[in-house]
Amino acid sequence: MIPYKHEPFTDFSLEANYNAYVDALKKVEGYLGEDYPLIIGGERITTEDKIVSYNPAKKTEVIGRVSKANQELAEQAMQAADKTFKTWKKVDSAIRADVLFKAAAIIRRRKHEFSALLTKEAGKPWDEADADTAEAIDFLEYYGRQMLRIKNGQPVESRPGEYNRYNYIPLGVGIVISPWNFPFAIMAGTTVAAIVTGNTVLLKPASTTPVVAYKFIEVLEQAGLPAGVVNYVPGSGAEVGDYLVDHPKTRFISFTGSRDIGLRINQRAATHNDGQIWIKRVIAEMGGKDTIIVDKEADLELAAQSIVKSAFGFSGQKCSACSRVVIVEDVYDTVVSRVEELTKVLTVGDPTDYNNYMATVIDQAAFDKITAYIEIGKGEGRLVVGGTADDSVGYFIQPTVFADVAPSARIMKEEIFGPVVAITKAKDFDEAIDIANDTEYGLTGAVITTNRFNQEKAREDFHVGNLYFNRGCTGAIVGYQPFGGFNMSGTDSKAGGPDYLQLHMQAKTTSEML
Ligand SMILES: NC(=O)c1ccc[n+]([C@@H]2O[C@H](COP(=O)([O-])OP(=O)(O)OC[C@H]3O[C@@H](n4cnc5c(N)ncnc54)[C@H](O)[C@@H]3O)[C@@H](O)[C@H]2O)c1
Ligand SMILES: N[C@@H](CCC=O)C(=O)O
Repeated sequence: MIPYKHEPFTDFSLEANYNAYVDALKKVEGYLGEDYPLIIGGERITTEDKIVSYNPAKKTEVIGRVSKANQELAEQAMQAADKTFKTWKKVDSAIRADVLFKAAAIIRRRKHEFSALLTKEAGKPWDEADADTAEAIDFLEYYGRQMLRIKNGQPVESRPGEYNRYNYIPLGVGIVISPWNFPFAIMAGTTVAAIVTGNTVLLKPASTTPVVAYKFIEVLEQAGLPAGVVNYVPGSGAEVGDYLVDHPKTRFISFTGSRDIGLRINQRAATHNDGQIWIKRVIAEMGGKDTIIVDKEADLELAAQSIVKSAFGFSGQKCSACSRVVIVEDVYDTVVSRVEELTKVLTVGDPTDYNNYMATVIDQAAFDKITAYIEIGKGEGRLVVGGTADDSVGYFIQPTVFADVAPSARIMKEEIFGPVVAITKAKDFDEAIDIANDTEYGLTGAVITTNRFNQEKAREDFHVGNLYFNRGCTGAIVGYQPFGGFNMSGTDSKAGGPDYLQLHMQAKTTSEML
């Protein structure tokens, strides 16, 4: 087994890579508009009722028409997953890990095709789509290896005449509920963490990006995953989501998405229902309001570059995105004006064109919400750049910067989840930390400083799950920067980290007298 190393990103300045992506886009365009069934116990089930997935950059273009589960089908999927658990939990964990390694190899061979599908279905520019696919591969390679590492449990002490063991066993049926913003990496990572540990899964992908999830299940099948281990049940959150969260046979829920839905799931999962013999476990990774702090002793060009990249990569639709900036007053004007220059030259347009840095937001609801926040921002700060939007063809919003915003303003406090960043001034570094911490979230943060004392202060006092120094606050790599946040950002599960798989297992102690 070669040691884990993260999947390299593609250099599209090389002609061969560029051409390969163009070909992949053509391939994906060749299968747009197809129908996709549910997969329950390995059986393909087609329903009349469909979720239609559209291209957010060309809103009349249909990516796929996906069968939609109702409660009856969700129940059927639960029965299939429950039955399959009895056999899957007994499969050697090394064999389960092999399925992940094989799936990674298949995806690596079809890497640009998957990324091109993300470009079309989620509106991801090439580099962002490539990073999403690379992260999906990383999760497969990393969790496969992690399972091999923990498959025999952990060492414990034994007294003379005694043989003690400490092993991990699976939990049962898990409900995996994934978001649209990392429709491949997070969907795949949360699914395979659950199955490599011996559980079976009902996967409910986000309704805006169900096609990439279907393609992933096909890969798992090709990699040898038995029928019924992962059941593909796209459906309405309110109908199917609530039903499955409430179900007495649900053993755990692995959710990634917004704060409000995460809290709803947590609350419902805590309720004991008839026939339920366990306390459901909830992994909930939720929103963020992530801050970059710029100290007065800092590389100011690096600061401006980091802010712009973290705020506008994938149109700011990352839980890790920089949506607030706190700059120490001595360097405030210099950094704001450089952020303005860098933002003004960003290109916005169809993501199939490699020259566009930014594309759309995901759908009409997101467009309406973000543009409403831009209007709020106009009353709360000074509009430096952007502020306009156009949804005639796709959901395009210009990268938008507000300066001179009060720390208490709504655009400094609430998750906007779009290409909007609010900047405020602090009198010194201590105040900058206080402002950064003054949010209910605690996901990512970055500090740009050359002052070692201040860096160490932030390491201790800046209360976020992922803290970065002298770089942006997005782009955690599986196995390198385990990812998850504090407070209302969730349960700090640290996806892509050494403790993640254990969240899907329970430890069993056995003690034998010799
Ligand atoms: N912390 C992280 O690791 C992380 C990663 C990615 C995204 N996010 C967050 O996700 C949000 C964006 O994603 P989104 O818009 O898809 O979030 P969302 O909460 O609207 O939806 C997430 C998933 O929950 C489902 N859902 C909706 N209602 C449900 C219900 N009642 N029961 C069960 N499931 C239900 C949705 O269909 C979707 O599959 C942002 O807040 C972002 O910060 C967090
Ligand atoms: N893990 C990603 C963010 C995932 C949430 O949207 C990052 O580190 O940027």
